[in-house]
Amino acid sequence: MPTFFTTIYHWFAGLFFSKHAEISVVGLQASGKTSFVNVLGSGQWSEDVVPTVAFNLRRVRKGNVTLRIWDVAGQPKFRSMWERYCNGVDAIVFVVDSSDKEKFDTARFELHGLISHPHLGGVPLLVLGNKSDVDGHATVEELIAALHLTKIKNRPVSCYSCSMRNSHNLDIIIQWLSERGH
Ligand SMILES: Nc1nc2c(ncn2[C@@H]2O[C@H](COP(=O)(O)OP(=O)(O)OP(=O)(O)O)[C@@H](O)[C@H]2O)c(=O)[nH]1
Ligand SMILES: [Mg+2]
Repeated sequence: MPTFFTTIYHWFAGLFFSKHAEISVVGLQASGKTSFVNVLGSGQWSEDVVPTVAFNLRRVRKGNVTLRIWDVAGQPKFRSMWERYCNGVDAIVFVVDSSDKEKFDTARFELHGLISHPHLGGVPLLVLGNKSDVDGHATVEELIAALHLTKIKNRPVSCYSCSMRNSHNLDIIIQWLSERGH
């Protein structure tokens, strides 16, 4: 059981050593952005997630890093908002439904359109191939090829396969996000 002094110590340590990162989560509708933010924030997985209207802002603490996460809607009418919510962030997370290969061309078009904005140059990009629990999902190599990720030269790019349903690769994603803290 923590003593009074260890509690005070952790409180002080949190004050002086805490870091912050601002993250924007974008991607086509139903790729699993809100599920990702929910699982990250509270470990809560649900089949029934309401499609996001506009955006949600969520604050998530991981270790000594506080993440301010913009979960932006993915339906076509909301995609023009992505650029605004990516402005000034420490990282962009682009979520793809890796089991829905018919949407890869649209995902590539939207991703490259977004990162072509000059003021977003240099912002680290994390591409998540979500729904790896679904049979026939694309591998990381297939996603890298389909989304032309090797053509992106003006920023660090990472790509992981993951599943919000079974938390596959959640630990390395949290690690990646925490490293954006400053
Ligand atoms: N099988 C499986 N289903 C998932 C996974 N992640 C999300 N889903 C499901 O996919 C559907 C859409 O998830 P959301 O999190 O609402 O997707 P979104 O990207 O936020 O969608 P918008 O808000 O409309 O842009 C929901 O039915 C989720 O339960 C996953 O890892 N595996
Ligand atoms: Mg959503």
